[in-house]
Amino acid sequence: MSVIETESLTKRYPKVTALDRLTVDIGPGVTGLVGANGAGKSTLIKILLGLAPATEGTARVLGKDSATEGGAIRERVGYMPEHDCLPPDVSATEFVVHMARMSGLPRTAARERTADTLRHVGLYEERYRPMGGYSTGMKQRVKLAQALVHDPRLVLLDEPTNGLDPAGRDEMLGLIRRIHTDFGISVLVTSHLLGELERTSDHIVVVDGGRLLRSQTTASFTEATASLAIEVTDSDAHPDGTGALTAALADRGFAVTAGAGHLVHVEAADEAVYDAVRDAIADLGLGLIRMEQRRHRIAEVFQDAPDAPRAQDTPHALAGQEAAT
Ligand SMILES: Nc1ncnc2c1ncn2[C@@H]1O[C@H](COP(=O)(O)OP(=O)(O)OP(=O)(O)O)[C@@H](O)[C@H]1O
Repeated sequence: MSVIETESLTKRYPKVTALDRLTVDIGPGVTGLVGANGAGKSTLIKILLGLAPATEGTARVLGKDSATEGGAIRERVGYMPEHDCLPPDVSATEFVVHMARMSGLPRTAARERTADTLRHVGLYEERYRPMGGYSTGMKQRVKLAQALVHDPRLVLLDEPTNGLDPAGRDEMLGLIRRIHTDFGISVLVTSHLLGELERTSDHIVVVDGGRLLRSQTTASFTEATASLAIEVTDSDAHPDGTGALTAALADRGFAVTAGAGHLVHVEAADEAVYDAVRDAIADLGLGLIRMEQRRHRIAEVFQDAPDAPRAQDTPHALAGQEAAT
């Protein structure tokens, strides 16, 4: 069943087309929505929530039309906005209780759910202090808690790792994963960092300039291009065992590249490659130190793809490793 479905969704602002005929079908689980800054991610979220009208096309969330049933969608969906929007002079507890009450929870239930949710996101004693004194990581956790407090079926998280240091980012990504595994809530999480979503998401949607570039399972991004990493010993006959194996496999018609250290990477299109590696090593009289499957990182898949985002359109961040801005 679709959780989010868009059909030719287009949003034109006077000077820019933020979404350009975007058609995408997203099922349950954790979905990463990846795109460079300005790719249209926040615009999509606002349309899905019924907070901004589309220029053309349709969007359905949990089966409801975002153009006409925004209220019903917001009852069932949690939203974590990108920017800092927390009132500085109230505590996390007061704020999240207020948001729970706004979502229709009775007073006692709102208090109980707030305590549970703040504990879940890792806020303890601090939750009674005014939020103005919180670190970025704590603020992000409160924003996440208010998105979860009314027990939604889906949460839309806009750049939840923004401004976090690497450790904070890892913790946030772990929390996001658990939203689905512990509570069964589906998640759409946006990022301009392709690399960070591959561990967290079941499915990845990539947008560029408001258009859909890719939509597929995270596993299929990486599995289809799995390779073997092999390390061998040298021998008297072959003082450069790595070089000899590379040449022997290339002779047998395999795509071979040099990996880090003395690793040889071979594209593993099918199982025949295992036999070929075994035979090549035996023929050369080398020792096999290790042979392991190596999944490509999504960013590498993109570098090789003919329709990969062009470098000038795509801030280097899309390749995945830089600190969030
Ligand atoms: N209210 C608006 N009025 C005019 N242009 C807008 C408005 N909101 C967004 N845009 C433009 O639409 C494009 C897409 O913006 P959007 O915020 O959806 O991108 P994004 O992928 O979320 O990027 P970011 O991570 O930087 O927020 C950008 O060029 C942006 O400048």
